[in-house]
Amino acid sequence: MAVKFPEHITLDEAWGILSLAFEGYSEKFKTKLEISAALGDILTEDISASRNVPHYAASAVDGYALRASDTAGATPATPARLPEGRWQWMNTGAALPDWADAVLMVEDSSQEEGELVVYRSLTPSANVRPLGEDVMAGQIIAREGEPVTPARISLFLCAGIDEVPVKRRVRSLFIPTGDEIISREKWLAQESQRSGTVAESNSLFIAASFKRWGFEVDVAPILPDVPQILREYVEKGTAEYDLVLVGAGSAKGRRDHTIEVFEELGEVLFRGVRMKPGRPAMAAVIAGKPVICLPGFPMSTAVVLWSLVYPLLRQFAGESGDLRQLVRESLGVKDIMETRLLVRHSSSAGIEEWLRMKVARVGDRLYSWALTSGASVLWALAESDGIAMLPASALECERDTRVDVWMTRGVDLDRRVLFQGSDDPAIQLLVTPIRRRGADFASRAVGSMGGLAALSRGECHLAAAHLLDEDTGSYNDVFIERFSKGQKWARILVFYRTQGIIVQSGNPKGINSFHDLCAKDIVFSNRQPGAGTRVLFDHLLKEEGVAPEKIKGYAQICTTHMEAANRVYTGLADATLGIKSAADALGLDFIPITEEPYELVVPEEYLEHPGIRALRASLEDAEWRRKVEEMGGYRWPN
Ligand SMILES: Nc1nc2c(c(=O)[nH]1)N[C@H]1C(S)=C(S)[C@@H](COP(=O)(O)OP(=O)(O)OC[C@H]3O[C@@H](n4cnc5c(N)ncnc54)[C@H](O)[C@@H]3O)O[C@H]1N2
Ligand code: MOO
Repeated sequence: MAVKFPEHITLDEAWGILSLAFEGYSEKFKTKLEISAALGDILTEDISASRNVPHYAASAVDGYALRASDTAGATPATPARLPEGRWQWMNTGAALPDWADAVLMVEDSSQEEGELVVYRSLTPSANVRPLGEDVMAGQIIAREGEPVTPARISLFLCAGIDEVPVKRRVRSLFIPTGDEIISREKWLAQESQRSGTVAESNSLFIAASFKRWGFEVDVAPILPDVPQILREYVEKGTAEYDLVLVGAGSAKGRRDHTIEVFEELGEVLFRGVRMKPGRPAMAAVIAGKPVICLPGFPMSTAVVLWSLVYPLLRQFAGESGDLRQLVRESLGVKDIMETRLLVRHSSSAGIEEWLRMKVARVGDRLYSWALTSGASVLWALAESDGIAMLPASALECERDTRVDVWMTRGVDLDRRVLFQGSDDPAIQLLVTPIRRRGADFASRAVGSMGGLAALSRGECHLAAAHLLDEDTGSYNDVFIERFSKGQKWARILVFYRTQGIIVQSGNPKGINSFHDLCAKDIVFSNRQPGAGTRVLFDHLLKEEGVAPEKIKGYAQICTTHMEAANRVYTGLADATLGIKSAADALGLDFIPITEEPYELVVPEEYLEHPGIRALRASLEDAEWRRKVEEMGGYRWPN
């Protein structure tokens, strides 16, 4: 079968095809606009004034037109006296009479018996705005490539210009599609809480991105997955707009019709780009206009927007440049940081991968790590410090692999502490008080054991642990001794917290002990090995003589208290072991089991780090303490 269009090409190939198809398209945007309507547009020619501004010699003050020579030697003590006929009253802006060459400010004069008494001597042209002082006729007052600004609009009028040649704004349309997609209003009114509905959030991202780039985009109504309707909108869109973006319908689902509509109405340029997210991106020429399909997931939409849509908009503006440079521009990249991966990352062979990164410096090592990589995860994009593009050749990126992070926000690395260890909602609440004290806090929930191990490898500034030693019944001592290998680590006991069994509200399955977890109809949600809560759970099971293999869901692992509690909340599990605050946050029932100390561990060398100092001060913060007390399940040490 003959290949109709290129498929699964690289991003550079896709951009090559797209930019070639619309080469010279920028000419279409050249037009003449009335000066106010052209605000923000780019001038396509130099503009010359057609008049002098002012077009006559004008008084710059309220006072008297006169000849400067008549004021020679005048001072308050020795004023000059001018008879009538040698001076004339002037308002500011009035035209100077031919015979006069200066204007005396009214404050520097008085009148006595028809004479003007002059207390100041003037030089010729004093207080006079000469002809063309502002702008001379024929002078270039704005140049090709410059934007039309408020100052230029008023200048143009004064200089006698009513219309200017500009590149008019690109008219773009985004068409969201999908039977499951619901409008902002319906979403917020919770009209539809049925599972399977998704808020139409992509148009907000697209419109905000366009605005940030200085462009505009119209948004069509949400279309159902009906090819006939999409066809109508694409036809209308390409008739009225310069660029049409179609949301979703790019993959292989039964309701994905975008490709057939593109094929019917025009010429498909490519389908599928070897990158992730954004893989099913495609583009077509329909009625001579570019039509780009943005795969539906938010991050997939974002990636295609940055890597194909923005560069195309720049090309429309008559600009060109290296694709990666344009992508960085679209992201608003401020800086590129050479970092080392803190955690290994498995990438797909032959596919360029976009990662949302966090960065931190520990000692002299600049680390970065990828946040959740799912294409549907918006939080990771909002939370990230920057973007890394792993090349297609990257496969298993081990810890310490060099990765360039394109920083999309400024981060003061000297004041950011990196926390790794046991997760706790109260610790997450410390970020704001720490920031109010001028420092910053980045965290990774890796469990108590993971945190101490990271600390011993020099991969964080502080860890948190609540690790029970089964032999001695003591917390943390043995583990800190083992991991610190003789380094001096300070310990800060933050609070005691209550651990217990978290069950659904009203405890419908009557769970009251660990033995109850073995019942057939009970699904448990566990924590990862190395988490303090997991160590505690395994210890308690042993103590109670409950075999782990009897518990359904024992192998189902969550990495935070909130994640585990959320599985109970949504009914995916009936119980988990966790802290009271997690149960309270979701209105779940809680059966208290034991109380444990929660300690922060900081190598002494970091005690004076600005971030650690802010953290220690924040532990005394009254507002934070009140919030922790409100959460419940915490007790302050005496
Ligand atoms: N069998 C295959 N399935 C999928 C493939 C594939 O190659 N073979 N590719 C996957 C990839 S990768 C992506 S990306 C998605 C692309 O999906 P579509 O472009 O077809 O979009 P939908 O399936 O309609 O939606 C995906 C997802 O995004 C949500 N969405 C859609 N529009 C919006 C919007 N305006 N605002 C917010 N969210 C939106 C939608 O509800 C879905 O959750 O396909 C994979 N599948
Ligand atoms: O390639 Mo898709 O855009 O990962 O989710």
